[in-house]
Amino acid sequence: MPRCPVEEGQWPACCIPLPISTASGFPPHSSAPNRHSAPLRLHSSIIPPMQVPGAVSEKGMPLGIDAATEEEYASQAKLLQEFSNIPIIDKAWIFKSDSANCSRAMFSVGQVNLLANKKRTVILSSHVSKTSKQSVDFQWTPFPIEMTGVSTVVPSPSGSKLLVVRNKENESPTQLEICGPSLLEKEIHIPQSVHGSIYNDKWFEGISWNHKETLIAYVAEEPSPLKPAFNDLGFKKEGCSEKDSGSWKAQGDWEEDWGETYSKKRKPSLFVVNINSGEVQAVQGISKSLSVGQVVWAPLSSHGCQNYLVFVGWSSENGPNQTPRKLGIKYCYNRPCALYAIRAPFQELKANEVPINDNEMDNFGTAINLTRGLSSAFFPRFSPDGRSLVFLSAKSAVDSGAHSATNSLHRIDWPADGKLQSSLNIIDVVPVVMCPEDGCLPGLYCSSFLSDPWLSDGCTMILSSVWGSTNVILSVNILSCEISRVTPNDSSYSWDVLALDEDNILAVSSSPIDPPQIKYGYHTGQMDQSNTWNWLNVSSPFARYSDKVKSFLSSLQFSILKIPVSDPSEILSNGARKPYEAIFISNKENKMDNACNPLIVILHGGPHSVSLTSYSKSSAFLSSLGYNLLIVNYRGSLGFGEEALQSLPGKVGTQDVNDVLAALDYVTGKGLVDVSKVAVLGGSHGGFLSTHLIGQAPDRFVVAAVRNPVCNLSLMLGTTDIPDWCYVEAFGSEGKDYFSEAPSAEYLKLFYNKSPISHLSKVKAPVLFLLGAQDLRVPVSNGLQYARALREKGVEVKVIVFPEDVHGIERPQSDFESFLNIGVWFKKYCK
Ligand SMILES: CC(=O)N[C@@H](C)C(=O)N[C@@H](C)C(=O)O
Repeated sequence: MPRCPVEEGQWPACCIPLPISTASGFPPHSSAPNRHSAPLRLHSSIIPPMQVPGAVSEKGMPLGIDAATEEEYASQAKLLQEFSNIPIIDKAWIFKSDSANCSRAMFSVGQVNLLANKKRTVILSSHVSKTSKQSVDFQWTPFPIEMTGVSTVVPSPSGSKLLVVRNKENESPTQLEICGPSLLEKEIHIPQSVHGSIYNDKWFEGISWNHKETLIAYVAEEPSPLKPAFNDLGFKKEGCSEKDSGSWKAQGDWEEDWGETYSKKRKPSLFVVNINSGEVQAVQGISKSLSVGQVVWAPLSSHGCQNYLVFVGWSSENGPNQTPRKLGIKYCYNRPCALYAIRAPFQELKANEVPINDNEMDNFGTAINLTRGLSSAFFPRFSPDGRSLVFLSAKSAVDSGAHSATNSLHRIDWPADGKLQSSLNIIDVVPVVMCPEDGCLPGLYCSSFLSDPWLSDGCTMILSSVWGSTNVILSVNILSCEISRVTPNDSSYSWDVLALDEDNILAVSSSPIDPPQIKYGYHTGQMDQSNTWNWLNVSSPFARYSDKVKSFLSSLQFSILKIPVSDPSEILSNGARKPYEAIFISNKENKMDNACNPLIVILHGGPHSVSLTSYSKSSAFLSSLGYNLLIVNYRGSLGFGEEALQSLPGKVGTQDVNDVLAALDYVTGKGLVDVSKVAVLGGSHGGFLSTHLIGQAPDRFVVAAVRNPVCNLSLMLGTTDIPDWCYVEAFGSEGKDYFSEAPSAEYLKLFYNKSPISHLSKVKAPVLFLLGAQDLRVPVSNGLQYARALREKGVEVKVIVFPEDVHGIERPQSDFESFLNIGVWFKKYCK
């Protein structure tokens, strides 16, 4: 029997093929894999998908599947590789130049390296000349620079210095490099006894240069605690943190972490490095129960002496909206958090200087909570004049318990004298939108802010936000609270702001059928006039895609469909009765016989997330295989106002299932579907929906593929990092109050009844399972239990477990193997 290929350059996933149409158990030597399991073996009837054509088994027999299937794998793998090669722009920075109308741009571009199973980042630079008001010229440097071993780069505010962070493995010191215009100026090595890796996770992450560019504040893992240690003489009193041949380290107490993707991370803590001396100090005065992130420097006070840091703190203490444990934070904006200010290290208090808070002398030196009364505050940004502190809030998510919801934007007028109090007035700039008027802002849904989001008037912020099924760029005047759409009203593409070039915008735009294109936007009228931005295409430095990909994509079309709610009952809020959306991708050419392509219904997870019209490698790949795609943003998705979003918790497994079926009816009614060839694909909550659909509507789907699906809430409850999610989605907002780590048998039954597993007996469709063995969100047991139960009743099942993958299954080879198998699985049952 062949072994799972695990050598370099091969594919590490373990396939656990479940014999087709058989009631027998797993092959005796295959087991639910985890990282401790012995190498898994493959059942002889199913061949590892990644076997290169021509490879042979231990017995000298061709390792394959039948020749036709092998051919299918080979041709789809080739196509998927073409799609995987398309580079993706990750970030960009613009630097002022000495010459007028010129600037310099630096782009961080990501590309997968399948063979090395790594994401590769390169830096590309460009000279930008605004040749006239209507044209811009980007002169690219001839070659990209690969950022091997670099975790992140952060330019200083003036653009004259660049911080390069290298987090090292194996307990080695973290390395900071400070680069000047043409050379490395300083290298600082920070041992693990000071702190661990610097966070670069896009959430706790925060790296901020001070105004003088002499200090950098940042978030890093706190140092490892001393562990109890033993030696020949017994207990070693001083403990042990380093390797010591004469003693051994015990485990010590287990500490709660922030769950999915954070299981190996120590608490995020705040540090400041002096780049001249190389000295690093931990910021004192922050409660041990706070995890910190997103630090920025506050403006200097009017007398120019005190320097404060403003940061976000997430408490792990019991409190309002809070359990006495840390719950998973990835994708969960409902964790309470607040903005805090603390005096920065490396400064002496001068004789005439007043402490941080006149009224709270005792508190001098401890962090002040600036946003008491608001359950959530994050992404702090100071306006250029230092008078306003602007931040986003996910209070709707925290207060309702939904893991993500409509955001609001707020402002605090920052005291010019630097005298801070925790009772600062919080002004609403953009409130939560409950039920948007047609064509109007549906509310804010932002996943990041630029580090410098300001236009030259100093009060207009540029940001990206979800608007229905698209991502748009908005301008927000934080003083007048006016908000306008910067990207074209009639564009169904998705846009993201990359950087500002004074009052011009560097952005990226894409669609399901158009890979990302760099855009340069300039304003044509007064700032207060909406929709007066013009957009220029920027020449791309890299071949955007091969001729093959180009020709596939140019044969496709897409549209955003408005799907009417099928049961607009009076008891629903107004927002929940409004149409929701689906993205439909199809071939431009009608087939000769007017037959439709097979259809894949694609369902996002969350459930409070959204499928956007931005380019997606996997959707483009599936479309190019000859499928139409129906990507449904069922009610509960982000981007449609708070009432529509909040209509779902308490009704998962019914309202969302009906929305998907209604969307399918809608396209079927328009003659766009061959009803005998419908597949369904979803991950996580999208997998919950997919497995519900094949159980509740077994005649409508001929095949399914699911990635880390939620199949049994009563099993998930005791194993996931977000048991609160199960309560809120199953029972609505009040589910928060029923939350318990020890659910009663009665609750377990209710959870079971709301789960796909309760409809299992009706399932007919063959199901492909793609599972991450390290997933803490929807642990592998959920998918495996359901797969085994299906197999028990004779339904065709195939399971691939990725031993090193977490919930996202994003490691390049795992992602590749997942989508290749989805392509081949669907082809087998749906062509
Ligand atoms: C909040 C959350 O993680 N929910 C999961 C059940 C889920 O659906 N996750 C989404 C974000 C996903 O797409 O993985």
